[in-house]
Amino acid sequence: MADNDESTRLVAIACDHGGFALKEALKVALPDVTWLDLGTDRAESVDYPDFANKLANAIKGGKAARGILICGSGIGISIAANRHAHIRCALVHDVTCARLCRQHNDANVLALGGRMIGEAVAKECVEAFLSTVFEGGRHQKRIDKLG
Ligand SMILES: O=C(CO)[C@H](O)[C@H](O)[C@H](O)COP(=O)(O)O
Repeated sequence: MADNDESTRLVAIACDHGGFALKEALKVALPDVTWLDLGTDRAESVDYPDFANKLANAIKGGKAARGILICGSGIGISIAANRHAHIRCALVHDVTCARLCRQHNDANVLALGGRMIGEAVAKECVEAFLSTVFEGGRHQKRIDKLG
């Protein structure tokens, strides 16, 4: 992974039961990332807002600068994360959007659908998310308008 400093290598990750298998697979597939795993730690049914909130609070508290959230589709957990003003969470299904959400949107959280994409694509998305730099300029002006 290019362009990583210590803060982008420490990544919070959380999921519901629909994202549990992919969370575990990503931790194995990306051993050079220091993972702050906030659960869930089993495949039994849980509620995605609890884990989105946990991750948002960890970022607010400075425990990690970036986060990965996974539920079945990625939809519920991204909605929950984006209710926090300090979170810009992007739900992506391909590496182009994973790159764009950093270049244009300075996303600090990536959401994935554990029932939507395979492990190889998810790994590529996470690598792009962690290694791509925000372009600033006209994009910063737009982010400032998000409030
Ligand atoms: O929020 C979601 C859908 O928009 C997530 O995919 C959840 O993981 C999903 O709703 C969980 O569904 P389940 O039937 O309770 O497993």
